Amino acid sequence: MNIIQSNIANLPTKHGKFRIKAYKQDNQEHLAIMSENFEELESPYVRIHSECLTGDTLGSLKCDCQNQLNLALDFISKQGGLVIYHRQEGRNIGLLNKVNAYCLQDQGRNTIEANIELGFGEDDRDYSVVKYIFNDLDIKKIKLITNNPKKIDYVENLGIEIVKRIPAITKTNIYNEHYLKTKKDQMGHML
Ligand SMILES: Nc1nc2c(ncn2[C@@H]2O[C@H](COP(=O)(O)OP(=O)(O)OP(=O)(O)O)[C@@H](O)[C@H]2O)c(=O)[nH]1
Ligand SMILES: [Zn+2]
Repeated sequence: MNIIQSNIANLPTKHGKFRIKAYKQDNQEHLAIMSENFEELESPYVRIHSECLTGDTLGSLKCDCQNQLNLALDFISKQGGLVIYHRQEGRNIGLLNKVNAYCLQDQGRNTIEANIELGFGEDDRDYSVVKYIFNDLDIKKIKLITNNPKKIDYVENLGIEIVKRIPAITKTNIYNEHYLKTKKDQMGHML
């Protein structure tokens, strides 16, 4: 695995003050966003947030991503920890394919059916760079902020101990109700 690392820089945000470090793996550039007290923590709170440009940046109501990201940044700036901004857009099918998946969803497919119809798996994410970041930042034990049981398995399989799970549940709206129901009923999310 060929990964290039940046230096660490300060990043004041409206959620609080953080420090950031970038990791470039092939054509994907990921971020570790650390609270100021990060080095002192034995088991930091961690959110592994998968990129969702439509949600995180544009405020799309079709998913819960932007609310989850805001929740995680607020929580971690207060409690201490790390947000890994994992640039695997659309569960790693990429932005163009996600837009095609959204078009199929406009025609009635659910989030899983749309991915399958386009020739992808329901979730094509790969966590190898996450393992690299945990090693680089010397993290062995965490409190993970997630609703996704598969993410818990992936992280445990990286050799990381999860001492606690913190739910990342946010308010639903009429546009994401069906999506969240599919995540709950068919992908096992603890919603
Ligand atoms: N392919 C595809 N990707 C989507 C869709 N909606 C959201 N995503 C992507 O899904 C990823 C977020 O995954 P989620 O299932 O919301 O949550 P999670 O990361 O598995 O679990 P949590 O830790 O609980 O948030 C982001 O990369 C989004 O871009 C969709 O309908 N199709
Ligand atoms: Zn989203």
